[in-house]
This record gives sequence, C-alpha cells and structure tokens, in this order.
Amino acid sequence: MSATAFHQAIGTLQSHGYFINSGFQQENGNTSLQLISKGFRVDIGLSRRGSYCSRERSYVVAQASSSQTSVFNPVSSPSNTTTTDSRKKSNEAALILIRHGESLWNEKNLFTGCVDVPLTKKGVEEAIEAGKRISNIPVDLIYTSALIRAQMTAMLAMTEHRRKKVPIIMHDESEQAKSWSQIFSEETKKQCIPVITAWQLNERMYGELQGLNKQETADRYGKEQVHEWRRSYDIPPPNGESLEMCAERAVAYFKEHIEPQLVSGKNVMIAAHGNSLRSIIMYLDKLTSQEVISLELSTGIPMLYIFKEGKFMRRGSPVGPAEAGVYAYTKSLALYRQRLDEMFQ
Ligand SMILES: O=C(O)[C@@H](CO)OP(=O)(O)O
Repeated sequence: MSATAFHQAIGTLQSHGYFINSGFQQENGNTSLQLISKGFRVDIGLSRRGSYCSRERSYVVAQASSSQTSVFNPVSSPSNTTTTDSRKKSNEAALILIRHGESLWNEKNLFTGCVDVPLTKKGVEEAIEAGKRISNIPVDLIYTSALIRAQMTAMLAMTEHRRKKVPIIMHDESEQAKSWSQIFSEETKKQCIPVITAWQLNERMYGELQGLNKQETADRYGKEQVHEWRRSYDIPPPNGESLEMCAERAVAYFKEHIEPQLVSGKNVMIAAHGNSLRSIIMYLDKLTSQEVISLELSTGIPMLYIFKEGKFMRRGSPVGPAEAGVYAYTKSLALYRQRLDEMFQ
C-alpha cells in the first residue's frame, strides 16, 4: 500500500466515525496508528517501503465494520506483556474522578468558578493523599481541566503512583507546540501517561459571583437564593452557568472523548472541579435533577468507577493503598496490584 492509499484508508475510517486513539512514528520510519469507534479497534501501519508493517493488520481494515476486535486491556500493563488471551478476556476499565485539592480561594471562602487559582499547602497535601489512595489502580490516560488547581492535583497524585509512569501534558494547541513536544524514544513513551487538558472540564463559570465571599453573598441575597445558585440544576448564578449549562459541555466532552477510551479498555483518571464532576457523576449514576442538589464533593477525595459492558459501577473511594476491598472489586484490579507487588517488592 502506498502512503497515499494509507492516508486515504485513515480518511475513510474517520468518515465512518473512527478517531485516532494513538499513533506514533518509529525510529525506523514506520508509522503505526490505532483508530477506535464504539468498541471497534483498527490497527494500521505503514513501513518505509510502503506496505503494512504488521502481519495481521492489512486485513483488519477490511474487517473493521463487520467484526469486533479484541479490546486492549491495559489493566495488565505493569509488565507490558499483554497476551492475546488476556486482551480477549476483559474489556473493563477503571475510571477515577478527583476533585482538586483545596485552593487559595476555597480557603478564603470565595466563589472561584473559572478564575485560575492554585492550591494551598493543604490542597497539595490532599492531592498527595489522594495519590496514595489510588496508587495501586491502573492509570493509562489523564484528563484535567484547563485550570491549574486540577492540573496540580493530577500531577501531585501521580507522584504517589507505584507504577512510576511520568504524566506528560499534551500540547496540541498548535502544530508547532505539538511538534516541539515530541518524544523520540518508544521506550520512554511507554513509561509516560498522556495528560489531556480540556476547558470543557473547567469549573462552572460563576458569573458575577466570581471573587465574592460566599458568606457575605448569603448575608446579602439570603441563604436560600445562594443555595439555589450553588446547588440547583437549572438556575444559573447572575450571568454565570447553571449546572445544566456546565453539563452541556462537560458531559458532552466526557461522552465524546473519554467514554471511547474506557470502551477501548483504557484506565482513565479525571482531575476536575466540584460542579463539572457533579454533572459527570449525575450522568454516570443517572441522578435526577432533584437528586443532584444534595451531591457534594469534598476536595481531594478520589472516587472509583468500574466501566464494564457499557455500564458504570460506582465503587466509592479507595480508603488507602493497603485497602484490600478495592482490589477485590475486579479480577483485573487484583491482578494489576499483584503485578505491582511483584515488580516493586
Ligand atoms: O467557588 C466555586 O467555584 C465552587 C467550588 O469551590 O463553589 P461551590 O461550592 O459553590 O460549587
């Protein structure tokens, strides 16, 4: 296959709803791409000589629309020796949600919204503590908002992870940013976790409340009014976003970008905010607009979901790195943990 035909094949797959999940150029000049769509995965490769570089891959493209390929199971990734058998057995994935640690404006009790405020020292400690709780849970991909408090939380949490992979922020804002942040070692790439930042996961935009003191605002407008602005589903604060408006971008982003990764078996961590996460949890737990009113998230507490057979199962918050219960949730998590124990004993 020529390079032109290779690119045409990618275009055809994209026009059928496939998107590029991962791709890399090897040092020998070969290109390898993985495209996924609703549980189907296609791997294609182009070698310098213009033909597919993998034994099986040339026919996978033709079969893509009629057969479901096995889903890669990164749960077994500690040893990087995933066998075809273990891939076939499982298509589950872990999803970790973390609200950022305490910010300087949380400490001062100010409405923050989309103002980009960093963590306090306590927030830093909370993020590290959160990292300890999830240190035995596989993470292949991290999503954060565009705000520093969520990004700090994700990075600090990963310093505690036993797998010791390096979280790397993806810079796709321009071709130059993309090209200047390339990594040229496949081995190094395997030891990295891509961190994708998305403004859609930002805190709800709090409008004219941003920067105001929460207590003073309640004294001025009344406790009920302020509670309605803060916790109701569809009543926006003055010139700000309601939870419903926040959900329109955050849940849409989750469905379009994050869910396909879970479907393909990738274990995902999302570090975001009180309200962007409330909207996502409302979707995951199928909460009504009444039920979501009483949903409160603490800073720096990770929540674990297992995604299996198209369903999200809430598993609560891992209490500590030694908590046996969490790892008994699924065989894959237990196996992942066992492999970490073997690798790092
Ligand atoms: O100020 C904010 O941005 C949020 C989160 O801290 O406040 P609230 O508790 O009202 O959702």
